[in-house]
Amino acid sequence: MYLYVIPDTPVEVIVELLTKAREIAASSDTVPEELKAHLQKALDISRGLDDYLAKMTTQESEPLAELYKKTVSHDWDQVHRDGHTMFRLPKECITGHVEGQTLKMLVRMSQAKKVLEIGMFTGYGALSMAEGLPEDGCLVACELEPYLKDFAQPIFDKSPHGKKITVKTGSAMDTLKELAAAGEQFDMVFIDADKTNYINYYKFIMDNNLLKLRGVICVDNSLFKAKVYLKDTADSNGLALREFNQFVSSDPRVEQVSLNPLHFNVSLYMYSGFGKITDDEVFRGVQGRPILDRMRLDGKVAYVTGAGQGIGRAFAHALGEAGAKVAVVDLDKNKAETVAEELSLKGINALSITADISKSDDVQRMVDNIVSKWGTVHIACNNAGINMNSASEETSLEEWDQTFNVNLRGTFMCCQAAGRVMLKQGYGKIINTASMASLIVPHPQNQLSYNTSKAGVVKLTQTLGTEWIDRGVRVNCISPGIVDTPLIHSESLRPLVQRWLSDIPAGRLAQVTDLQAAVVYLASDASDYMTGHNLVIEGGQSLW
Ligand SMILES: C[S@@+](CC[C@H](N)C(=O)[O-])C[C@H]1O[C@@H](n2cnc3c(N)ncnc32)[C@H](O)[C@@H]1O
Repeated sequence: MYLYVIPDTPVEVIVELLTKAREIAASSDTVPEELKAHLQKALDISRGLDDYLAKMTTQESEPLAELYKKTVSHDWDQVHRDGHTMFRLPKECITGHVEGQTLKMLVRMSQAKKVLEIGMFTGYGALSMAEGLPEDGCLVACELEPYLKDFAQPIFDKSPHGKKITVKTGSAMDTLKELAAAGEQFDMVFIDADKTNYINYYKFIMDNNLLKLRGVICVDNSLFKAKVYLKDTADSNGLALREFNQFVSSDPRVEQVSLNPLHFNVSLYMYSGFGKITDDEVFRGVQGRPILDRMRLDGKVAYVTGAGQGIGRAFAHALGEAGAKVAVVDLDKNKAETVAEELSLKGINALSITADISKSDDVQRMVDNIVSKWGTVHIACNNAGINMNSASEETSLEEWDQTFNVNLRGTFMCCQAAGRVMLKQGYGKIINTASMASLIVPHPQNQLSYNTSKAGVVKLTQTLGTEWIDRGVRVNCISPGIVDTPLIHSESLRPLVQRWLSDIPAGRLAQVTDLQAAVVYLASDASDYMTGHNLVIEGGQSLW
């Protein structure tokens, strides 16, 4: 059964006209049966549309259903006669099911956090949009009539989303001025109040930066019974909306779409900022990606050697948190597996590999494993290293060789094995862990082999960084200062901590977390112009 509604949308007007035409045709003997059948078909099609859309749309929540029922069963004429509302408000004012769910989905899709509604009535649209907002989202609803705020509030209070809504009663324009003065900005604005003021609301919002860049304005009933395009339109609302649509469609600041046919007609305008700004990559972000997005590593394959503990573990977590798949490589099988499990628990795609990077076979197996599992390597984090202390005159060749085999020869072998894959694909990021010891001679401990090997890592990085950059492979290194890892808590080193602290302007040792952003930056596209660089993170120690 088709329920009569006051025709508002073009489809509803068509239904009304076709119904009349069919009645006239039915009572006439001269109208051909074929014309009557066509009229009936056209009526079925237009009349069935709104019902069908409603059936195909997600059901409303309990509080929305209650609000709808309470609104349509209320005697609004009496409310007006009693002087509670300035104007006679027809119950058809309400947005209703399909429009409400559409608004809710628009809020979700645009990831809006702050929404402004102009014209709340009994709050159906407000509560629908609030349901689409995140927990910390908020919606400001402007409504002329305090009576309507009191009407809606008890149902807002029943909904878990009602607390996101703040109702401002009084003239919407006054509220807009108040919001602009407070520097408020919204991700989405829904205009659904007095039609003759649409243009004023729109202009005020756009001229006073109430809408965020890429924010969306939705306008209800922008086709107004088709009067915006019918030539014989004489009523003030139709003419006002025609002028409004004309103005917005030629406003270069926004991109616009009209959603029609729908039970309601909504137009959407996205603020593109055109005309006001220098529309370049600084403004828009490189390839439209703002800076933090450009540091994301989604879809990238990374490995970290020495990732079973300390700096390597922190690097593995950081790369994974930024979106990369991470192979956790360590000499110690248990440690590699434990860190890989940690990553998996955080939802990071991880793999553990046991390898001694001072052995060429192990290095090649490590890279082959990763390529066979994930298809390639984009980010190679060559971090494994060892440090032994001895007075130089007593340093054995074994100590020297062992240190160099891991720190320099091992790093070179990793760079070469990963580099071959990267050069082939024309893209790669290699990040070696060097040390502040490449710049200064840390003291009082004696660590000739370590210092020299790490200076070698810097030169290796510089050389590869310049040799491979034109084939898409960037090689950089990070030089940490003294990092608070299990290594320095050994019996022999612990007494030196106080001495070191007096050499560090920052007044503390580095934490592994101090290094995490650097590895993500060097692994990301944001650092593409950086190569052969030694990024020193030592709390200022090398400057004293
Ligand atoms: C079409 S109804 C809004 C329907 C509502 N968005 C919903 O979701 O059901 C229009 C509302 O705008 C309010 N209104 C009209 N003129 C206004 C003004 N100048 N300032 C604030 N509200 C106004 C009316 O009181 C009415 O409640």
